[in-house]
Order: sequence, then C-alpha cells, then structure tokens
Amino acid sequence: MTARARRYLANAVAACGTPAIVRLLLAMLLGSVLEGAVLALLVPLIQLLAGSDHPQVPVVGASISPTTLVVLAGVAVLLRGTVQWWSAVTSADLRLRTLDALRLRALGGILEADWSYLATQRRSDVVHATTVEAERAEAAFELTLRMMVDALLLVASAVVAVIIEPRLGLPAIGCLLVVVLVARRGVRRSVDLGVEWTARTMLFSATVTDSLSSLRLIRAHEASAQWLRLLREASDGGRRVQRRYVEHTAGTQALVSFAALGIALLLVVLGRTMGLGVAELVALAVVTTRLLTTARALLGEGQAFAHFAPSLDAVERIIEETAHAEGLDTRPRSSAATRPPDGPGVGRVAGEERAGVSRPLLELRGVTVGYGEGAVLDGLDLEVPAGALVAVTGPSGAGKSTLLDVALGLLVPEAGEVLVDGMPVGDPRAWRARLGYVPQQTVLIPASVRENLTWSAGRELSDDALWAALEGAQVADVVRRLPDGIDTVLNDLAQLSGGEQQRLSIGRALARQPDLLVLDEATSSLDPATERAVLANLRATGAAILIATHRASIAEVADAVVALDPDHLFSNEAGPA
Ligand SMILES: Nc1ncnc2c1ncn2[C@@H]1O[C@H](COP(=O)(O)OP(=O)(O)OP(=O)(O)O)[C@@H](O)[C@H]1O
Repeated sequence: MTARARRYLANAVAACGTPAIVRLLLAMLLGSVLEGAVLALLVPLIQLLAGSDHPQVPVVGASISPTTLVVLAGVAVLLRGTVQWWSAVTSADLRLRTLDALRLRALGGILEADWSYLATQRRSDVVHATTVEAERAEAAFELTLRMMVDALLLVASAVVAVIIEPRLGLPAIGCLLVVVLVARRGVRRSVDLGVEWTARTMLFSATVTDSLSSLRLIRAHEASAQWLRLLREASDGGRRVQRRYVEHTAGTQALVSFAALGIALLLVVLGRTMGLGVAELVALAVVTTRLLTTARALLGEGQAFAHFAPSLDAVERIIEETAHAEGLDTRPRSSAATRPPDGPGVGRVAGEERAGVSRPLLELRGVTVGYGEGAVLDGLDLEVPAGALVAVTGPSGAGKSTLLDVALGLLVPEAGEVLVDGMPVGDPRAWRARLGYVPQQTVLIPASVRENLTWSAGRELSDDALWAALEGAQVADVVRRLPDGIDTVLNDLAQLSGGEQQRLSIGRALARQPDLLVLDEATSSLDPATERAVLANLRATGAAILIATHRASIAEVADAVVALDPDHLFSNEAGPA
C-alpha cells in the first residue's frame, strides 16, 4: 500500500510540482494542529463558564486570564477556518490537476500508440479507465495527503502523551499499536475488494457501452430483456463487492472505537491508581482522545485509500502500455535495426526534389504483414500512381483493411517496403498529412456538419472549400436541407441516412485536399448512380484513390485491381482505364 501511496504522490508532484504539494501538506497539518488547539481550549473555557477565575490550559498546565482565553479561542477558531478553507480549495485544485494530467497522459498515449497495440484494446476499457477509474484515483490522491498529515499528528500526539505522563502515555501507545496491527488485516482486505470493484465496474461500463452501440439491433431482435439481464448481473456484482467493502470498513471502525473506549478507561483507572491530579488527568484525556481519534481516522483513510488505490493501476497500465509511441520508422521490423537511415522522408519536398523521376505515389514492395501467427499479406506488391484509381478486392477476411492500414502507415510490415514518391516512408505522420481516409464504419462526431468536416483538416477551411468538399461527396444538397445547414449539430445520427453519413465522411476526407484517398468500403451504402457520381468527382480532384471494395462496378472502372486471395496469390490486373 505504501508503494501505491508513493506512486500517487509521484503523480501529484509531476503534475503540480513539489512546492505546491509541500505547501498543501503544511496547511493541512496546521489546520489539524489548530483543530487540536481549539479542542484543548475547550477545557479552560468550560472551567471559565463553571465560574473559575484561573482556568488551566491542558497539556501546558499554565493558568490563563479569561480575556486572553477568549481572544485566543477566537483567533484559533478564525485561523482554523481560514487554513481549512485554503486547504480544501488548494487540495481540490491539485487533485483535479493531477487527475487531468493522469488521464491526458493516458489518452495522449492512446492517440500516439503503435497501431498493433491499439488493435488489441477494448474501447470501453479505455473509456472506463480514463473516466471512472481516474476519478477514483483522484479520491485516493487526497487520501494520500490526509494519511500523511494524520500519521504526523499521530506521532505528535503520542510524543505529547509520553511527555505528560510516560507511565500512561507508553501503555496507551502500546495498546494503540496492537489495535492498528489487528485492523491492518481489514486494510488488506480493502485492497482486494478495490481490485475486484475495478474489474466489476469495468465490466459494467463495457456492457453499457456495448448495449448503447447495439441499440438498433437490440430493439430489432426484441432482446431488451436479455440485455437488461446482463446489465443487472453486471451491476449486482459491483453492488455485492461494495457492500462487502462497507461491511469491512464499518467493522474495523467499530472495532477501533471499542478498543479506544477500553484504552481510555484503562488510562483513567491507571491514572487514579497512580494518584494523578485532575489537571493531569484532563490533559491526558485531551491528548489521548486526539491520539485515538487520529488513529481511527487514519485507519478509515487507509481502508478507503486501499479501496480506491487500485484505480491508479488501471490508468497507469494504459500509460505504460502506450509508452512506446508509434515509431517514426516504417521500414520492415525485421530489417529496420540493421539498415542505414533513410533519406528525407515523405514530405512533398522529397517528391519534388526528385522531379523528373516518374515514380508511383505509393509503392508496396514484397510486403508481408500479419497479427501474430501467419501472414495476412505475404510478399504483396502494389503500385498507386498519382491520380490513379486502384481497387483492392477479395473475399471477407482476405486482408483488404490490413493492406489499407499498411498504406496509411499504421501497420509496419514484417518484411518488404513501403515507398512514397520512390522513397521509404520515414515519418508516417508526414505521409498521413497527405492522405484522406474514409473508414468502413462511418464515424461522425456529435458536433455541427462544419466541425465534422474541419476537425481533421489540419488547417483553416473557407466556406467555399467546405462546400466544394460536400459537392464532391454528393452531399451538399442534403446539408442545405438541414435545419441550420452546414451548422446543424448532428446530435442524433438518425438525422441522416446511412448513405448520407457515408457521403459526409467522404466529404471530410476530401476537405483535406489529399494526394491519396484511402477508402475502405466507403461507398458500400450508396446506390450505383450516386456511387458513380461520387467516384467521378473524386477522380476529378486529381487525387490518387486506393479503394477496398467488394463491388465489381468499381473494379471495372479502376486503373488497376489488386485481388487478394487469403489462401494463396494476389493478382495485379490492369483495369480498362
Ligand atoms: N487486430 C487484429 N488482430 C488479429 N487479427 C486481425 C486483426 N485485424 C484483422 N485481423 C485478421 O486479419 C485478417 C484480414 O482482416 P481484414 O480486416 O484486413 O480483412 P478484410 O479483407 O478487410 O475483410 P472484410 O472484407 O470482411 O472487411 C482476418 O482474418 C482478420 O481476422
């Protein structure tokens, strides 16, 4: 548990800096000391109210004038309030900064991660880790600081108890240690329950996410009852874990309270046997009360921390696993280590420098790629000349999307080369700046049509450019008919038909004014006439097109067709153009 607490602290220090954390810790400590002081001043205040002219301050043992006492109590209360207010605000600020830094690191890692890693991840797990778990981790961060403060206070109270009366202070500390050792088992159990809780809530999130993305299917198959059962099972599991956790914490707290009462009684009996005066007994009672309440609070915090702390593991797992961001080198993995560095990469300049040398825009030479066992593409050759339309065909599972991922520079081949303008792709990001991509499954963000077109454009786009992209995708008329035209917010995808959404997605790729359009079944929802019109518009932009398709109509008009055969060969046939 202490290792986890150190990791929490390291995250907070990284996000907010050591001085900010130290300032907060000192303020929390001061707040608790002032709390103790106010408590201690209650004793002489009660004596004052009972008619004493010389009330005694416990612990210090000195008498104090009524005026000084009242002023001192007022100042202490005011100071305590101010310090605690500052601590609460600062703590929330640092906590939230730590939380933001943590989840942005995780999400940043996801956005930059190697594609082969991302392909194995479950989306709902990432969403859950960076929202629910990150927020639980935030709670654990505050508990880390509180535990540090309370541990310091505990030691301070113990020292004061020993100073007042070692014969009572030492047995009190001994009893307390025994209680803490016994209660530690409860803390360990909380860690286990915290881990289980993380797993349960992750399952629940996954079930919710999956059911929301399958709403149409669930309704069409009248399977709501089955899904509800799955959701109920997932939430029941979480509730049971949470209940066990509360049973444990409440049990431990009850045990500590009971032990505290026993210790207090023991001290009174011992004190009386030793013949201690009332003043010493009161002082000792104040200090031991503080000692016991701090110990109880510390145990409670320890249990809560133990329960929340595993959440950090879920977020840090993503940060660690995505630590190896996408390499800038897309030479085959097997030869990348041994070959000398390549030239200037794939920016437009590289191509222009080679003016006069007519090389295809994109070439794949002997590319072999797979996902573990066996190759999906084995020694594939492919050329996409500038301005040409190349169709990739083949049965389902033949490797069409895989080939497109290689073309996009997302998948690094195990063998073979990917050349752009005749040069190896050194920096896939520079290459992708020249691409427009339309995925198999349309993705529109819940924002206006304009934002859907511009967010991935990488530059400011004039209205003329946006409408040109929409015209090219044969969707301009649809957008004009929307309530707010291009500024209509697409909150509900049911606003647009599947084919309209697909055309918007094509418009988004066109808005990037790419050199190469990579289309993955991107016209599958269009009728033949619209498909022909869209393809003609795309060709008219002068961009090369690499399209994965099942449609014979596209293969017929392509300049070249790469037919993938999962069992054996690929054939590279020239089309009619
Ligand atoms: N992330 C992945 N991990 C493991 N195997 C994968 C992964 N992605 C694809 N595959 C496998 O690679 C093979 C080719 O898949 P790919 O998606 O490239 O085929 P496809 O020709 O595009 O199929 P479809 O026409 O059905 O979309 C399939 O057998 C698939 O199961």
